[in-house]
Amino acid sequence: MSSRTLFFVTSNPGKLAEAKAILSASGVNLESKNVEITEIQGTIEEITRDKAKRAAEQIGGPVIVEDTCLCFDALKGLPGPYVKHFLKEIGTRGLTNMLAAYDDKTAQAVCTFAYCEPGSEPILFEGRTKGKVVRARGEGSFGWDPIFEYEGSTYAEMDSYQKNKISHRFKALQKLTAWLEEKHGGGSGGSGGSAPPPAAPKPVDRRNMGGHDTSSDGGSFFDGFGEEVKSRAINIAGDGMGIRKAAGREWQFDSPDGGRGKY
Ligand SMILES: O=c1nc[nH]c2c1ncn2[C@H]1C[C@H](O)[C@@H](COP(=O)(O)OP(=O)(O)OP(=O)(O)O)O1
Ligand SMILES: [Mg+2]
Repeated sequence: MSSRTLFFVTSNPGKLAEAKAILSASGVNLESKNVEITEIQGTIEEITRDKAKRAAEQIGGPVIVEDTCLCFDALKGLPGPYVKHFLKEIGTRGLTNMLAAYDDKTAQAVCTFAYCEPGSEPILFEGRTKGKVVRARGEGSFGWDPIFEYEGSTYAEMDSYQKNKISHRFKALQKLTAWLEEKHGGGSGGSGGSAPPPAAPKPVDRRNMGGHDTSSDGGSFFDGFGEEVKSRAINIAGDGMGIRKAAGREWQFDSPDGGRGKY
């Protein structure tokens, strides 16, 4: 079965690795382009729409992009789409401390994918997972995974299989694949086959996500990102986490608040 190929424009290899794992069972194949698109200020939807239009123009063809938010209920949804900047400046410890004055520690992880063809309006698919913000726990994670707890475990304490079954990203991609199925009647780009929603992502060893694509073509995960990124060993979270060393296929990092992890 040939599969439908989508072009995912993102500067974040963690997002790409998760999306690939989630979509692996759906007949959707992701190609990637490591471009950091200028992001405006605004609502989640406004930011994602604008990002998608810029990406489609830049690539000159249909693309998907996504924007990820971490919304604290006590702070009326902040930091929301600006979490990247907060994480960079104050780390996961700082983010947890922002809620010290509030009893309500609940938060929502929100992922908004957009499909966009040049010159057309983007179509959005939102996934939302409700949890709470805790002191950092768990290793082998990216971004704010160590401080986002869902049903007793932080994202960082889950293996990729567990996270990809309940995550904001999984829920958004379920909607995207259902829409593709409806639009094209299959996952094959018109040449047969079908793309069932990504109901059962296969287990992936998250320690390998940064350095190696476990897909059958045997290519490197970083192939889509080019030499420059491979050699810089990309900042997995994109957020001031210094990559300490690359041991084989494992990327290790020190986070700004002293935490350590592998990716
Ligand atoms: O599942 C996740 N678990 C923990 N942290 C996460 C996750 N997903 C994104 N993140 C982080 C990355 C960035 O600090 C911020 C989103 O910012 P956001 O602009 O959407 O991502 P980005 O700039 O790294 O990549 P992109 O080039 O696709 O915009 O939250
Ligand atoms: Mg971004």
